[in-house]
Amino acid sequence: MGENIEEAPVLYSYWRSSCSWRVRIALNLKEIPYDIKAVSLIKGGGEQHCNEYREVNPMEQVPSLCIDGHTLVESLSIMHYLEETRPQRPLMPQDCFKRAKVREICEVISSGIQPLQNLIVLIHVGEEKKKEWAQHWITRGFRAVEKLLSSSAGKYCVGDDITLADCCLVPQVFNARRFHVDLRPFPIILRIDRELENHPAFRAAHPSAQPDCPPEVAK
Ligand SMILES: O=C(O)/C=C\C(=O)CC(=O)CC(=O)O
Repeated sequence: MGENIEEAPVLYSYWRSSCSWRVRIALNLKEIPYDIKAVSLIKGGGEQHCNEYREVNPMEQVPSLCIDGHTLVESLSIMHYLEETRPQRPLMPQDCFKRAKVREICEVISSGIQPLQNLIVLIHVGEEKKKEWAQHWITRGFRAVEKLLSSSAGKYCVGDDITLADCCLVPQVFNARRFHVDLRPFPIILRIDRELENHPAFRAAHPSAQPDCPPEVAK
């Protein structure tokens, strides 16, 4: 165990998994060095379903993070662990009301949007209907996010400091574009996404910068 603690954390990640991406942003913002173990969600029906990985993550999803001798799953739980154990560059406000606002936005995205457009759901919905399905649920959720941001946002989702809410928002905007969601009704979401697209921690976490990104996509 002592040896483990000295090792860099290992993130099980897939290049365009939005939930892996959230954790990559948080690790980068906190300047925590980490190694990536790529898990292909599509190769051979998905490496996340193999026996070995099921031992790591019983939900058979990414991300998982091995850190401090522990294996943690679920992106928000992982990010809160990082926040509590690595308080440098805080990603939660001090103020209790603002903290609640951050959690609200995180939950709308992580419970109310992303799971509905997740790979396993879209496989179930079927090739023919999946685009319309994803557009419907992302649009519905973004209406709520835009409304919440209209009272919470400063430069970023909650005030003028980057928080966990921003770590959740940016990957979800990428997914919205992937499914050709009309983003014009969401000017605050678009403004915050634009604000963060060139931030080094966000750039380094982007799918196109990942070791498992297919070369034709990475450019
Ligand atoms: O088509 C693929 O390459 C496979 C999986 C993903 O992108 C990730 C997701 O389905 C869910 C998500 O990130 O929200």
